[in-house]
Amino acid sequence: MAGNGNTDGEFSFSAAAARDALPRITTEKGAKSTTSSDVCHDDTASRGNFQTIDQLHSLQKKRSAPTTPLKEGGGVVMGTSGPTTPVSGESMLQSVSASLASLTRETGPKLIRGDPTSAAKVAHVPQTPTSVPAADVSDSSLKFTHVLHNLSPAELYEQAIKYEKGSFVTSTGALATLSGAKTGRSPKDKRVVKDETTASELWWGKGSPNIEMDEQSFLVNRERAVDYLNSLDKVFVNDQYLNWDPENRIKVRIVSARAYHSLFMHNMCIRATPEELENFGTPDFTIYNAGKFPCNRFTHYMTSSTSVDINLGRREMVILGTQYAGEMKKGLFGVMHYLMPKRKILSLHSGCNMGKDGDVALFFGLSGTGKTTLSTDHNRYLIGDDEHCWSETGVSNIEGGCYAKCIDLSREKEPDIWNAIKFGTVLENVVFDEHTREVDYTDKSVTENTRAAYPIEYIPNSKIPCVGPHPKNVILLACDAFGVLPPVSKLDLAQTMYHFISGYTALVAGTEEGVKEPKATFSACFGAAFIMLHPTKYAAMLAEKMQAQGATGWLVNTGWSGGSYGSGSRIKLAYTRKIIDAIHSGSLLNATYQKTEIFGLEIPNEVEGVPSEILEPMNAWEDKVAYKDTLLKLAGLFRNNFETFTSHKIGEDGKLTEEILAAGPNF
Ligand SMILES: Nc1ncnc2c1ncn2[C@@H]1O[C@H](COP(=O)(O)OP(=O)(O)O)[C@@H](O)[C@H]1O
Ligand SMILES: C=C(OP(=O)(O)O)C(=O)O
Ligand SMILES: [Ca+2]
Ligand SMILES: [Mn+2]
Repeated sequence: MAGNGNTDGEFSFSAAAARDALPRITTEKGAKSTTSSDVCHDDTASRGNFQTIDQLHSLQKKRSAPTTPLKEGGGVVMGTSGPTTPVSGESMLQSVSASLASLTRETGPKLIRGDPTSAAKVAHVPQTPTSVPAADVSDSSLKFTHVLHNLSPAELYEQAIKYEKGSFVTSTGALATLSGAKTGRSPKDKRVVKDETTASELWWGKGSPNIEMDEQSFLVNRERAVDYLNSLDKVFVNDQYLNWDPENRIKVRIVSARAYHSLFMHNMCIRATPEELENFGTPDFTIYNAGKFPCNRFTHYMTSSTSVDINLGRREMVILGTQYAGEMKKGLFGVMHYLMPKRKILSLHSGCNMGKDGDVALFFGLSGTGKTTLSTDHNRYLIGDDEHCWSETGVSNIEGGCYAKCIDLSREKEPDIWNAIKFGTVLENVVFDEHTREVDYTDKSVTENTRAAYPIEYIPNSKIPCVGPHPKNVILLACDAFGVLPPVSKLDLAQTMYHFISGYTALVAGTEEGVKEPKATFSACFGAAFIMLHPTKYAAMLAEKMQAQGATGWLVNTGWSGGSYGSGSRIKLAYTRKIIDAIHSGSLLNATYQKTEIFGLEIPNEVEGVPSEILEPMNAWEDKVAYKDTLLKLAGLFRNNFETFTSHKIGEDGKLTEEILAAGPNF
């Protein structure tokens, strides 16, 4: 409150105010504390228009833009008889009612805008006589479901904190949440509907992430999710966009049970302006996220209580039995991997940034290899950290936010990500001090996969709109826990394709359970879990685009050096950044190179700011015999993995295919 010395002249305490007398308040315009009279002025004149405490409270919340929810007087009921009160937002309720309609009963649910706890609003909802025959009347058709449509982050915070156990505000203002039993994705529980179209279009069988389900089983799961959502007092609905390329933008609707999920998608998808929302219309794709509500093991194709089901024909996705929010964003990514190639646009599991001079780099890599960390670069514009499209005109981010791993996050090493963890950011599964609410980023008690989801504009040098010209550098990231791949090598086109199709990394899982062997993972296109078509389809498009644009491929090992996990150590992030800097600046392109044995990789003799002795991995190993054994072991794993792809042609002529096969390890 204003005290002595307030020079605004609005309120001031009398300078003469003594301890034995209450300070006098003056509201005279321009009154100076030193010159104010000793008369106590009543402030009735400047008071707002309220006579009671309730009226005062009603003033606290200002009416917002037409599309903002939780508007007073929005008591519209949607159901069997349609809307009764024509107000703005009516078409939204109609549209959501259609989304949530049961496929086995005649009616859509009765929907009301707003929070069920604001009793007054519910009481004033006009009752609508139902036109459904008496036999069809059920308890579910009598109840209302409140729709919390595109709530703001502040409203979602309040919902989460009031109603979702495990929701807290951290010391920097982020919303800490728990994702429940699942703290990562469940790829084994992913199902894709196999119908006439998808049977021939998609990649099925060995190595494919697409495990089939039939339409009927999908509908059973869909109904299960819809019934669960309609049984709740309230559901959250997000209407948003995917893809910053305006010509290839996709409208998505996410229906979920938790404020945490709604805020997560608010951050991760592209946020619509009020005008866009007004004319949103029918979504192109809808997610029904029933979260903790499980699937039914008696349903055909179900092998656990979790199911993530994609139906491309119906343009729908159903989530049952997992609350891990990443399922939603990565599920939609899968959809883009189907829709975009149909339009001759390549979808990429990569980060992307751009230099001051407009040079664009892509960062491919499996989870935990550094896409988010390295694309977030203080000296470059961030286009996106995880999902992109490469079209005839250049690159575009699919998302509106970033999803950073935050285990061992430090302010010094990753200042931009650190500073993005503030009000509005969802912090998943982190541990914090119960009193100060300060997060301990080293704590793995809940999971190693702690995450922060924030809107991309929380990164100061993000490029909005998130689009850029054609890439100049294509960087393949591999976290090689065997420690035999060079920190950086320059690839020719065939090698780039070989490593893109292989999609290698070797993270060490469960480090807390003692020393474990590194485990090689091969995931085609550095994202097999999300691709829909055969990997060679994406690879052919990448080859064609890289060739046309003259882009250079690079392989960067963000993993171990001087030995495998256990004896060597992870390459310092600072060194990897120097390597990436040299790629961006063009200086590495002009360095002198030597070729490694077995993998035939071109490695530079020097990189500014990086000790030269680590550039050739063998030099960094003390035990040269162990190095050679490990190198051969990894080469064997690469060769075995690639066998599935040897019979597939890439591009028009078979020539590149042969070159790609020859670009693998030679021993
Ligand atoms: N040399 C390095 N290069 C990149 N990341 C590193 C390196 N050393 C350690 N890290 C850590 O590895 C993790 C990479 O994760 P992230 O960037 O989120 O991967 P992705 O986005 O590909 O899933 C981060 O926690 C980062 O701090
Ligand atoms: C969210 C994910 O992405 P990434 O680890 O690649 O950042 C994921 O794979 O679930
Ligand atoms: Ca990431
Ligand atoms: Mn990713």
